[in-house]
Amino acid sequence: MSTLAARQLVIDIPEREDGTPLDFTIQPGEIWAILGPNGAGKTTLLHTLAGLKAPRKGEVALNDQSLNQLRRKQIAREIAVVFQERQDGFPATVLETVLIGRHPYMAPWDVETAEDLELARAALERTQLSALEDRLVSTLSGGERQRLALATALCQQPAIWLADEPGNHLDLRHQVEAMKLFANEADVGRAVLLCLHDLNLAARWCTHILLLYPDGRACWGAADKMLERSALEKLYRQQLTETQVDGRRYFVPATDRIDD
Ligand SMILES: Nc1ncnc2c1ncn2[C@@H]1O[C@H](COP(=O)(O)OP(=O)(O)OP(=O)(O)O)[C@@H](O)[C@H]1O
Repeated sequence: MSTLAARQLVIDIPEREDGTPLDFTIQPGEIWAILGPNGAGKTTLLHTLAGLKAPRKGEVALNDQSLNQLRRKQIAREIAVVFQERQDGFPATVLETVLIGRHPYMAPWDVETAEDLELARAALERTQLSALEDRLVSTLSGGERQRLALATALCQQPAIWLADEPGNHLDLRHQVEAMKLFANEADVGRAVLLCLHDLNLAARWCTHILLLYPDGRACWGAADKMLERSALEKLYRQQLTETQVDGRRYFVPATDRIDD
């Protein structure tokens, strides 16, 4: 069980005012969504929380310890990052790729154990990729690659998930499967933070929401309080229609845009 905290954190976006210093803790069992328009800084925030990008001010703490004091391998045993885009390195199969998730637990010249293989195969099964384990990654479809990224993170057995647009390239069913995977992870005490463009996935699955504005202002809190139509309309500068299905709120874009 681990926590990840932003402490008076200002992310470093060139030529932008500091905005609102971010101060929150993601607890085990919580699923946070970062929502905001293109360019608001969602990816920059996710990379900063992962320790991959230095903040302008403040710090990120993993279990109350500043990320600056931790070695990358220690961080990688706790935090998995699913990137928005990825490039093929050298030619590798699906199984070889998912096994990369075990690297934080291995010494440089170690080979994977039978247990590592078992974890890798379980991750492939959970992302419906078992049949593709011998395929070269370069031959996969966009959605299959996205599921492979989720499988690799799963194989890492992280306490904290940071995933940037995890629904990218996924069809509707696989989007739901991915959100169920995060919900299962949260149920067993993992903490999850997702950058999302889909308000309805956030409304359906997330416990907490952080709204990030392009000028650096931000607010955050429990999902039911943050998902207010007027606040979301201001965030996206887009009119929304709110509806309810099975007692849950959903948002659909109306035809009008909110002009400056
Ligand atoms: N190296 C850089 N130099 C200048 N500006 C940068 C640099 N890196 C990022 N930015 C800018 O920082 C802002 C935030 O980018 P970021 O990718 O974090 O946004 P985002 O909210 O994830 O956007 P999207 O929804 O389009 O993925 C953007 O305006 C981007 O152009």
